[in-house]
Amino acid sequence: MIQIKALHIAYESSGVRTKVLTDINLELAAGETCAIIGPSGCGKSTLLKILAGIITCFDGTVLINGQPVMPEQQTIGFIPQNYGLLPWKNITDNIRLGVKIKNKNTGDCGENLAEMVQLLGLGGLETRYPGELSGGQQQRVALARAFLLQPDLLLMDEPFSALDAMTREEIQNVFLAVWRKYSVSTILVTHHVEEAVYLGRKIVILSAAPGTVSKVFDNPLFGVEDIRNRQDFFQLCLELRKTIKEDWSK
Ligand SMILES: Nc1ncnc2c1ncn2[C@@H]1O[C@H](COP(=O)(O)OP(=O)(O)OP(=O)(O)O)[C@@H](O)[C@H]1O
Repeated sequence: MIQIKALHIAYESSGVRTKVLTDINLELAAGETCAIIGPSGCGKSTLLKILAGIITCFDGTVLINGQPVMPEQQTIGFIPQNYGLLPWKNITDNIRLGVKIKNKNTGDCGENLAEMVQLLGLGGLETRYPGELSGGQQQRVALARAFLLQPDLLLMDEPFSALDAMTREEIQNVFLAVWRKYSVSTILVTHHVEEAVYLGRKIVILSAAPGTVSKVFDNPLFGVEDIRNRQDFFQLCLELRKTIKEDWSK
């Protein structure tokens, strides 16, 4: 379970202190997905960096399975916007990099790695380098690396934003298929309402800066078969868009 209580953070730059997130309260049950939508600059990436243990200077409480964020003791997967692949390592080495760093071992993940390669449709690409892959394939590699870690928490910062619409849908399906298999607690930041409704069991709307939680929806359509072709999917997206417009224009 992920618990965020009374989280506040401000950045100081040139002697000026600017509030970025204020009084964030949020809970995510183990194995759930949560999509976060918020206007540019409201602190979404900052929130992910706090959950990843990259930013440690904040007020409030952030707990992963009852413990404060401690990346050495917990396993936290983080997929940045640019996928975070190392261009000089081939696909196999990129996929096992996370496990190698985490376990400080040789990263020999044997069967698990082979299974992940198959699950993510990367068979035949193992010896290529990231620069020899399409954006969608690179995203699959980033997902394979994150899921191979079997993290306590997976964080994704606008993971599919650089992909064209069709590839994005395809990778979203791949993500859900792998997520179903491993049930990893996942928080993703997105600017796309449809993506939030497709991938988030919980949908959180943050207000304009300083960001705070303005609404939390339990998504009734999460995981529903053929959701994208349903009338109620369009209806929910419309309602969310309306709520967001009203909220962000306050
Ligand atoms: N290291 C830093 N020092 C000072 N200010 C920062 C720092 N990092 C981010 N900020 C500021 O904090 C605010 C929130 O940034 P953040 O990247 O978390 O927003 P965001 O919601 O992810 O934005 P976007 O949707 O545009 O990616 C912004 O105004 C940004 O300029």
